[in-house]
Amino acid sequence: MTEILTAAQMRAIELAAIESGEVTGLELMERAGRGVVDAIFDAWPDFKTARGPAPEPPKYFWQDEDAYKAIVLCGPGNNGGDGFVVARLLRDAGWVVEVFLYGDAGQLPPDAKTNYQRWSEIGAIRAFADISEEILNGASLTIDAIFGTGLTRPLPDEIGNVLQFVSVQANSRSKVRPPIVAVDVPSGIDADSGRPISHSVIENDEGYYTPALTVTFGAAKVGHFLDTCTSDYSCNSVSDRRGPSLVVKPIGVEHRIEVAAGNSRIVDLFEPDKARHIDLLGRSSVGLNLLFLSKDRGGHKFSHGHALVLTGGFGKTGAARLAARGALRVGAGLVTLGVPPNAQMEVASQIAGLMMTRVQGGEALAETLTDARLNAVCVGPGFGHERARALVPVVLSNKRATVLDADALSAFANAPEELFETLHENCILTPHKGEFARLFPDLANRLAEVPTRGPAYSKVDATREAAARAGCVVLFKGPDTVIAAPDGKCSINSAHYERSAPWLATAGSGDVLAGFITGLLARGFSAMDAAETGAWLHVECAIAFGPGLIAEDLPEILPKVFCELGL
Ligand SMILES: NC(=O)C1=CN([C@@H]2O[C@H](COP(=O)(O)OP(=O)(O)OC[C@H]3O[C@@H](n4cnc5c(N)ncnc54)[C@H](O)[C@@H]3O)[C@@H](O)[C@H]2O)[C@@H](O)CC1
Ligand SMILES: Nc1ncnc2c1ncn2[C@@H]1O[C@H](COP(=O)(O)OP(=O)(O)O)[C@@H](O)[C@H]1O
Ligand SMILES: [K+]
Repeated sequence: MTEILTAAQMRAIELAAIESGEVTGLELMERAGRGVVDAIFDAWPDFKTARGPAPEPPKYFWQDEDAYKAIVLCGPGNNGGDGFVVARLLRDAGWVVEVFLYGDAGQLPPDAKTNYQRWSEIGAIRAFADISEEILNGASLTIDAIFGTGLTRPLPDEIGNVLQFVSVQANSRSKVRPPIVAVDVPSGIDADSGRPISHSVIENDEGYYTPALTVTFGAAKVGHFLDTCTSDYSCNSVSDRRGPSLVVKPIGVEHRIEVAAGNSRIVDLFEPDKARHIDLLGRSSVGLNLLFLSKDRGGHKFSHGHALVLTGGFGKTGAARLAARGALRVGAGLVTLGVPPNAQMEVASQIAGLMMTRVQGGEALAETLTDARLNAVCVGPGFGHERARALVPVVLSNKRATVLDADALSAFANAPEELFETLHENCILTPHKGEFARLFPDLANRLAEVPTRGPAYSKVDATREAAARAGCVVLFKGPDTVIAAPDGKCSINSAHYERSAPWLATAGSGDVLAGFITGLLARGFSAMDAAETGAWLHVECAIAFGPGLIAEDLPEILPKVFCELGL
């Protein structure tokens, strides 16, 4: 897992590094600017072959029109300071650079002012009011260094209009489109929640302003993986095929991030109410207990657990069968489908490797659960509300490790408290957005409000509150799946940037996820570990399969994923 930081945490780390004397703010800014330029050249190698270092005027040996041109948009804080560094370094690399400043140069913070002055000695700085369509159109790149982690309020129209123009231009399929590179965070987006503080201004037909490349420093920010910060865009650039990229550039404070993350005594570096960490389940599986996915050589099927997946009635068993297949593939020793009599024929003809038992009502279920070897239960996929209202309490009173999905959640929309009272710490709720809103309407409403101030209420905040209220792990699905435990432990399973998995948006993929998690519970994973590992594997399966994925493919590609993990 990788540490991701809130804006307040990043500020505290940076401040501690400066106060200790190990680095100056100016040096950090230089490293940040250098990181942006390096990332640009990595993303677009052609840009690197500008025509050598800029010669001193007036002896240009190439015409300006042959050189690459960057528009650098600088804001009134240190993000703008980074922009001046980027402008200088691009110019050193032979680019023509036009710099625009929003705000009063006299009010810039000290390091930004120093870099403003350095740039002033070699280039012009104009006001945002001078930006025209013609200027923006002629660029190879637009650098957005307007606001970073310091954004606190809605964008002024002057900025919003420019961003709207460059984003519409970058999203347009019919024009020459200079890609946008965001310094640290796309301006207008809150670094903690990934949500736009200025909602209306930068909205356009094709979504929010999404840069081709975002370059951030030290560690990614939480908001990079949430909400609109991760929305897709189309751009006729190198990034076209691979979607938007996020690059984290080291600036020499990484050891502090590691120490702060790993040592609770240093946690007061972070704001007290933000002290709890958020982990990122990203491309690397570091930190996940994947070793436990191996099966010990001497084991037998019962030593890997026995999962019970309850199905709905006739014609409604497909979802539970998908979940059961997922549980089996992820390594549960045995998986039994609990089927009402009217669906027995349907299920019997369509399962291989799975077992079946008859479960009509609460009594039959209680009887089934007297078998202590059934150590994990999945309830909800294709289940029906009535059956859920009758059977969920029985499942929960038997205190098995339990995944509640789909109808097992929606059935309690009118009485969520009734459900919460019976949940226990070995439960996992796996709602998508609609199911989340049914169980936690107040939290969903808060999340739906347009934020007018930063830091904004985020999906991380909502999921943590939900887990605390429910008293169990909550896995809030989406491209930005957030998993939280009642004690505040939290992670984001990212399906973005190099890990994007849009083909997961297919009917039944959530059922397979519920099955993966149930299988892991059966194998003895704790609720949080099972949720994190299951969600991580789910995205890995989608990536391994690629386009054309349907839910049935997910369990079947799991052996390949396991194989690549070296199990
Ligand atoms: N934290 C770090 O480790 C580093 C930070 N650096 C840069 O510094 C940035 C943070 O700098 P700052 O804290 O100065 O913040 P910003 O540069 O993001 O912006 C803060 C300034 O903008 C104003 N402001 C905020 N929202 C506004 C709005 N909607 N309209 C008008 N004005 C608004 C604030 O009052 C303040 O003056 C980072 O994003 C990063 O780019 C880098 O220079 C080096 C390392
Ligand atoms: N665009 C996307 N990118 C990555 N994962 C996605 C995307 N859309 C949905 N998912 C994932 O796919 C699954 C869909 O689950 P769910 O909404 O319950 O669908 P269903 O009920 O059809 O199974 C969830 O795990 C969700 O996180
Ligand atoms: K920015």
